[in-house]
Amino acid sequence: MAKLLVLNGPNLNLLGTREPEIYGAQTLDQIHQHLQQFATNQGHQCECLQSNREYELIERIHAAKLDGTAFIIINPGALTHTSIALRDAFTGVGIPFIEVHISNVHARENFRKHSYLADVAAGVIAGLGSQGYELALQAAIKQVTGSNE
Ligand SMILES: O=C1C[C@@](O)(C(=O)O)C[C@@H](O)[C@@H]1O
Repeated sequence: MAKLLVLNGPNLNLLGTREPEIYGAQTLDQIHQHLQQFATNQGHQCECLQSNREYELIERIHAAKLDGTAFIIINPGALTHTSIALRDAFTGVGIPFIEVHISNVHARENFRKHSYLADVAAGVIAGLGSQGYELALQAAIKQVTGSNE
């Protein structure tokens, strides 16, 4: 059994009502429930956390080093484009992670094209809607266990 962690950053608690033409109609609760079911079905544990506070995400990443988390999936929201501190948290703990974006950040405003995390991530998924989280989880399970059943 692998311990997996899904983190969502600022404003992603608004999914479902936030610019649905860009971010879709699914709520974050629905996405989290689906991911937890997906992980459980394969015998793994998946914790999901959303926070609008940068420090809370950083503290959870630090704690992940101590609680045996094998892999992190993160949609950092706008912190993607601003947060050296989040990048340093990941390089500090050395836990592999995948960066997920619901929208195709490369087809939007210029300021969304740069990520402070992408070059230290195991991979990046953008533009595939909420399915991106599931694909990331599938890849994480494969990397951690060597199988995706
Ligand atoms: O909050 C978000 C959501 C986002 O990370 C996405 O999932 O497409 C893209 C970011 O640019 C934006 O600030």
